[in-house]
Amino acid sequence: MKPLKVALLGCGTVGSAVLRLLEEQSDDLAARVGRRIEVAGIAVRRPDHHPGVPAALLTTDAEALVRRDDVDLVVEVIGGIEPARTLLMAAIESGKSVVSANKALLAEDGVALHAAAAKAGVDLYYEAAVAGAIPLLRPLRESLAGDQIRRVVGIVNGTTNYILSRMVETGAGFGEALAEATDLGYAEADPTADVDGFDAAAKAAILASLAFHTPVTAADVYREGISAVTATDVARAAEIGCTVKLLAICERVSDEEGDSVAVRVHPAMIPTSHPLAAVGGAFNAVFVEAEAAGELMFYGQGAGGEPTASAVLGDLVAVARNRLVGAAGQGPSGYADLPIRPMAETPTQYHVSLDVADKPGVLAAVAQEFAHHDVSISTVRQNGHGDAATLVIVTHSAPDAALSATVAALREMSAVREVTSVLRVEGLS
Ligand SMILES: NC(=O)C1=CN([C@@H]2O[C@H](COP(=O)(O)OP(=O)(O)OC[C@H]3O[C@@H](n4cnc5c(N)ncnc54)[C@H](O)[C@@H]3O)[C@@H](O)[C@H]2O)C=CC1
Ligand SMILES: N[C@@H](CC=O)C(=O)O
Ligand code: NA
Repeated sequence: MKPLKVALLGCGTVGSAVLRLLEEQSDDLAARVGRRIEVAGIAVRRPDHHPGVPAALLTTDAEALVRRDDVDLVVEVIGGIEPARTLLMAAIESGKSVVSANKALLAEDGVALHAAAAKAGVDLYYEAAVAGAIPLLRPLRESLAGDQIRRVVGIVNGTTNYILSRMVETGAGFGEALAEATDLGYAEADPTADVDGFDAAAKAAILASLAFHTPVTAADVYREGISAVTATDVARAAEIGCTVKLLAICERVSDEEGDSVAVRVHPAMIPTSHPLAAVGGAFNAVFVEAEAAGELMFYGQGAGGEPTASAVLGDLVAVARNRLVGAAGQGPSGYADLPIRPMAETPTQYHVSLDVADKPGVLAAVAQEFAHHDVSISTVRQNGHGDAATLVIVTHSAPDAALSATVAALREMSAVREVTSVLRVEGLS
């Protein structure tokens, strides 16, 4: 029987792991698929940088490779928008099913790519694009397709979770921890995508699209990264029994104005008793809250060559099986077109720490500023006296715009020497 031929686009951290596992597990994969899977060619930028790879397989002409008649399936692990988009479109239009790990592209152009795949009758699978090895997209798209998902919240970026874990656990500096994450193969080619939250925002957009059956792009996601998280934030979090995590939060909001979707990525203090607080290193974890199913938690390795390659190969087996029966799997059902709720209107909770003058009336004046913005205070604590006096305030939930306006006003108060820490809080009752 003729083998199924795969074009591999990119041979970096993930691509080289995919290639290795394809070789090591070729007999098992053949048994599971019902046909051998062989690599037809590997598109790379610099053939001389891949000494262990058979030279005959290497090419710098990725587009010619995807269009070759003997290629049945395409695996894209180049990353970025272009040339990945052009290559995926070329593959789809020439009738080839595609497996990709490219969240940046799927979060920007997923609708067009899915439309092209549906038109061509081929598969577009990308389990590796969100939360690495963790089976998450297929459960959302298939297993939970009969339920109503209300909320998806999790840690979806391994690099920033690794950095925050190292800062909290060992006091490592930001730069040192980022260098380690890069060496371990967790970071994006440009690690600012991780640090500034772009990678998590792309993943959040993909999760929200699948969970709520509505198109959401990365541009719809409110985004803050971890570069502004300070040692003071980490210390203040510990004082109230919390730790700091970069969270992706996708919510379907139903109110008198109808249904909408709120999607945000930002650092937050979460209680150390919260299951997400225990997620360390490059691990990811995602909670899904569905009406009938209740709470589900998905946990595992969110980054790294081999874990990501596991998800790529799982997709490859699925699309290969579909190809052999002459069918394409069901794509996402994006039938709803829900508006995006602006971050300003999204209810959040803040932790604010202030250095203040320790004199009569200061606490009242600070409390007055919160009241003026219609923000209710949950707890207030004073640490120290005199020049060392610090006020630590945790609010109740309020529209994010009211909370940020309160902080801006506090910064202008003469009694407030410095606003030393401001972070949102999640999961604190
Ligand atoms: N590293 C990880 O832990 C994970 C990565 N991903 C995604 O997987 C994809 C690949 O990531 P990595 O392997 O980490 O990146 P990488 O930077 O290690 O590898 C990408 C490879 O593609 C090559 N390349 C770039 N442009 C090319 C072109 N025009 N033609 C041929 N080759 C080209 C680069 O030279 C490089 O070797 C990205 O979309 C990334 O977001 C997804 C989940 C986890
Ligand atoms: N850079 C990403 C890789 C996986 O998606 C991360 O750190 O999570
Ligand atoms: Na995954």
